[in-house]
Amino acid sequence: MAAAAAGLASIWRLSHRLRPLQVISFPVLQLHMSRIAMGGSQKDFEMAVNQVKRLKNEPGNEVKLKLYALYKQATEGPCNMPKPGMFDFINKAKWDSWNALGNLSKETARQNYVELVSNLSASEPSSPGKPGAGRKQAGYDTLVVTSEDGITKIMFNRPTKKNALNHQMYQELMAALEAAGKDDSAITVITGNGDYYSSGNDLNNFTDSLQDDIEKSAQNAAILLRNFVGCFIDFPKPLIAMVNGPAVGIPVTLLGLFDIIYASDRATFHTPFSHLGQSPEGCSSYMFPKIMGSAKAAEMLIFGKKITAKEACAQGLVTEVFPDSTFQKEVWTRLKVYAKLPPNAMRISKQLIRNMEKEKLHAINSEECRVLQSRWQSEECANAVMNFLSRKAKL
Ligand SMILES: CCCC/C=C/CC(=O)SCCNC(=O)CCNC(=O)[C@H](O)C(C)(C)COP(=O)(O)OP(=O)(O)OC[C@H]1O[C@@H](n2cnc3c(N)ncnc32)[C@H](O)[C@@H]1OP(=O)(O)O
Repeated sequence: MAAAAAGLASIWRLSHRLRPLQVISFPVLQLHMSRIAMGGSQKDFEMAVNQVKRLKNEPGNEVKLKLYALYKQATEGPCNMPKPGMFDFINKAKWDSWNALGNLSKETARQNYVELVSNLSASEPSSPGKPGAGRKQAGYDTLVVTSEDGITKIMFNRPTKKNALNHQMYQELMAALEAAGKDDSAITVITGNGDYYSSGNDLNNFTDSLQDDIEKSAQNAAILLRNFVGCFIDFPKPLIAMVNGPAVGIPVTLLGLFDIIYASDRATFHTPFSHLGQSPEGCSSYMFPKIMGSAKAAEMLIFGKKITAKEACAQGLVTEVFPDSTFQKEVWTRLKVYAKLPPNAMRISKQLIRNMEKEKLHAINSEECRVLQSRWQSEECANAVMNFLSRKAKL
């Protein structure tokens, strides 16, 4: 995990140790970006290097490696580093990427770098004036939170990353749940934007947050997770999951703490903890056996069996499955009717159902986090994460 501590995040930092940002007005920048799309002078290159630091969309490790390699080739020429050892995953990935450029000239590398940055800038979101933006609650980058018809909807909004939960998303979800618990809506709905409900914990969290002190990082992550799951245990109103597509990891385990789960028939439910060298969280070590029986829960939580929406419904994890083509229409129609029921009665009924076990659930949550804290420091976990980040393995 020492290699992970250095982190793929460091590719980013190492490749961009550069001069302070130049201030460029937007029209000048636009003009500039159309110019740099065509050329690759030293000045264009320097501006592109600065532009990279302003990108709002995280480009992903593959693109970061490409940027790193082109930057090194443009500034130093062909790869001149000794090849890192096979277990030095991060430096090996960087070396491979740079070395793959062979004898590409500095000038062509500069030009390719400029073009790549130009393409990345072109796909950045143009923030103001999007339709429907007026109803969006402010203050969230990784979520879209809206309130209407007595329903607060919290939507995971990192579709290009399959709605993986990065640190910011954990924080924003806690804030959104805190606010939804107190607002005047009757029910709260969580769903995902794009083809996935959510692919679970963002595995880059492991490299982004790890400083030199891995024990401290694991401890901080355990505190974050305990607080995060605690918000679901304590949520005071009916909480509904609209599982619009595949779900992996923590968004699945949390479902035991929801009151209703509606799923599209495209949804799948996957908790590959053993594959990742990890262990269950979200109170699933207690709720899943309780909901589906210990044998079915073991298949999911120990052996990582992926189940379909239909199977999840048969096992009691999902309330009802809808054809994907009518999922949104049917579910929202139904929820709008539910949201008109007397809100206090619904809240009190939910609390009657859940409160008896709250204390127990908090204890289970603490224990799961304690175990995970140690799992995150294991070699099994480090290898699984590095395999994903270095593109050697997906689920
Ligand atoms: C601090 C609290 C910790 C709580 C712990 C929770 C435990 C868990 O949640 S365990 C579950 C962790 N999740 C995974 O292991 C999923 C990893 N992702 C995948 O295996 C695949 O991405 C996929 C099967 C979900 C989808 O594969 P597909 O081929 O359709 O798409 P991709 O090209 O792989 O993904 C697009 C894009 O999204 C990035 N991405 C997807 N999932 C994650 C993730 N969990 N973490 C980080 N990044 C993820 C993927 O890298 C791609 O990014 P780029 O376009 O930049 O390459």
